Amino acid sequence: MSKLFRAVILGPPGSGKGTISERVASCFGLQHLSSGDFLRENIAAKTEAGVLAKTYIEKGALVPDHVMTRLMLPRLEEMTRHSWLLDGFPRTLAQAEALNSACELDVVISLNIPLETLKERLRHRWIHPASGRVYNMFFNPPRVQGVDDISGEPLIQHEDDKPEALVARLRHYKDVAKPVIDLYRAKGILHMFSDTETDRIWPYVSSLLSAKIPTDLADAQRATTH
Ligand SMILES: Nc1ncnc2c1ncn2[C@H]1C[C@H](O)[C@@H](COP(=O)(O)OP(=O)(O)OP(=O)(O)O)O1
Ligand SMILES: Nc1nc2c(ncn2[C@@H]2O[C@H](COP(=O)(O)OP(=O)(O)O)[C@@H](O)[C@H]2O)c(=O)[nH]1
Repeated sequence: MSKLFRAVILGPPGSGKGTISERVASCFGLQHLSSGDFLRENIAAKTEAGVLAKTYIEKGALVPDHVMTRLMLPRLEEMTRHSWLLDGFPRTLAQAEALNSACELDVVISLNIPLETLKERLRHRWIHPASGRVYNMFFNPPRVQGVDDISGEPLIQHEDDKPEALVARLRHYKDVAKPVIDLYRAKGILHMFSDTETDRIWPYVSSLLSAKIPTDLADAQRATTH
């Protein structure tokens, strides 16, 4: 079997990681692994890590590195037959170093989006909590305002997407992410994309991945995804 392809997407909250990851999953067949979604699944299933993580997330804090790595690395080890794109992990240098010792990454995509754009997007982000589906009142609004397209259930706004919490959250992200970005830059696998619109970034991400992922692998991954 051909080598698996392993990628990470980095970027502050609201930078479009989830949106771009979904496009990568459907166009290239990579499995989208979101740390936030995985944490929510563990919380719902009341696993040991989920119960622990919940106490931090409820306070709006990051989950400690040893809890995150104990949760994420076994999940990645399970992926012996499928290429993946990791979204939300690693978030700190310690997490990046733990990931490094577990596997070799092919590509790191880093989204560099102006602060004002992030604030504007997150102010209008609405979520369907049960599925993690994300809407934006302008960019991708639900068919009926305030209601999830598929389940018909109400949408909510994250407390920490509200303007008061937002600026501190974005500043904190920047401090924690810088050494992670520097590490991947030094390894020569970092690809940085800067723009205010996902639709303008996407063609560049798509051509990067087309160049990096062998066609037979992309076809094989798509065949096992659908
Ligand atoms: N790698 C990680 N390290 C520590 N905590 C994490 C990590 N990933 C997720 N968390 C925690 C803190 C987050 O507030 C919570 C939900 O994650 P996530 O869904 O990625 O939402 P988020 O609002 O922080 O980011 P985003 O807006 O980029 O999706 O889980
Ligand atoms: N206006 C606008 N909104 C966008 C764009 N790209 C993504 N969004 C919205 O911005 C919010 C954050 O995007 P998301 O993919 O969740 O980012 P993440 O936090 O990095 O995973 C969501 O409500 C998206 O629908 C864009 O180019 N323009």
